[in-house]
Amino acid sequence: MSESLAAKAAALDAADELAGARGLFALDDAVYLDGNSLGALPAHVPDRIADVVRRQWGQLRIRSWTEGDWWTAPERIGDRIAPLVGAAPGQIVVGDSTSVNVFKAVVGAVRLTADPARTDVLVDATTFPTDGYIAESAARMTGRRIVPVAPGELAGALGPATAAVLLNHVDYRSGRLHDLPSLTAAVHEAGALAVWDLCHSAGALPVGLDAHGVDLAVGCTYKYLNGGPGAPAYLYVAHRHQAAFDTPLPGWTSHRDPFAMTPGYAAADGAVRGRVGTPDILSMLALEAALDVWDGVSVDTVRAKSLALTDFFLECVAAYVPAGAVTSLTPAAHAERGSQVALSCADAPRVMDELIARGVIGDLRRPDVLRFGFTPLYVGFADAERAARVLGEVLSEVRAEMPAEVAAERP
Ligand SMILES: Cc1ncc(COP(=O)(O)O)c(C=O)c1O
Ligand SMILES: Nc1c(O)cccc1C(=O)C[C@H](N)C(=O)O
Repeated sequence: MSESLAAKAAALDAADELAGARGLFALDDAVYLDGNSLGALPAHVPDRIADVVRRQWGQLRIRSWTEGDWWTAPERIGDRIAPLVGAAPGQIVVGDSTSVNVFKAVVGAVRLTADPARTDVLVDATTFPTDGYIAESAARMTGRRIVPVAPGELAGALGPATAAVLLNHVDYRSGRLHDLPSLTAAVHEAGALAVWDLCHSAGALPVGLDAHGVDLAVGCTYKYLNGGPGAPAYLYVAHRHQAAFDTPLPGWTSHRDPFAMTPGYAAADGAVRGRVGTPDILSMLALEAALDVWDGVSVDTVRAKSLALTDFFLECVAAYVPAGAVTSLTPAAHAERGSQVALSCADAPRVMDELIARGVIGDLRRPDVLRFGFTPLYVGFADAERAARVLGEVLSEVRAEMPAEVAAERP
């Protein structure tokens, strides 16, 4: 271990104003760098869920829909997420998966543009696959076509035929942060609507949905928002679009008067229009409880720590990992970096298995990407130092077993 890096980690941890938040989570001795896939469990959630199951469901039963405020949970919890992504209240509704919300948002965006000459839906060519699959179907159903575009080439691809653009704020594989303000402005300049997927940015960095005039957005809650496995996702529809938002999934809970149970559909006003069916209360109330860890926490502080953590991790990787053994896919520039570091290397599946066996939990994206997610609420600088040190040990061992010519030619 390098004394100087370990000492630096200790000093950074001592000065970390978020250090106390780690105690809010159920964690063990492992270094958990997979919060960009599944956030850790906030320690108070099990008791809250036990109350939901035992008292609200077990004793109050049907009365919980009203007395327990179950019915309004989707929009109430949406308003808890809103400040974390820079949205005023009344624009976010929680429910369904991200995939389903991508469908609502893309079809909704095309219907909002309502111009048959706008034939194209542009989609981030590097997107997490579900967004691409769903957008393709949404385009087909609305008589549009999909045009895959790398976010860096978006400006040249926009034009009078563009109806809507679906982009990821942070790339799931590389950790690259895309410039939401300027890309949204470019989309608007072309007369189209911008739909953003915030899965890898919400809870890790400021998003500024309202400030940057985003039209629609979706995101999951099981990563940096720590809502739990399969926690419901959310849909943002900007106030100015809500009256005309024509959801492709007009389920009864988005009706103006659901309990009138009329055959004709009349859409509710506001964010509620994004609802579909009965909310999944157990997951939803686990998420609501999990959001308590954000009380008094500023997203700007989280962002500052996230950048310091990823900077420090990269510094430790440079010091501990044999030269040429890894290549960072994550931009060095802060303005282009999310909250994860992605490193490509030879024998990546084996390297990640070894890291996990030694208590450093990241994940693998085939064929050769090691992903390390940094959740500032519970990851510290000593964690970053240990992760890089163990990575260096593993890579030294793996490379020692490789034929010399393979080790030399493979990054
Ligand atoms: C960018 C992005 N979009 C969507 C998803 C997943 O969507 P869903 O919640 O529907 O599984 C993920 C991760 O699983 C993701 O990283
Ligand atoms: N949602 C996931 C799941 O149900 C199982 C395993 C992983 C996931 C993920 O979230 C993957 C993640 N979106 C990614 O960035 O690759």
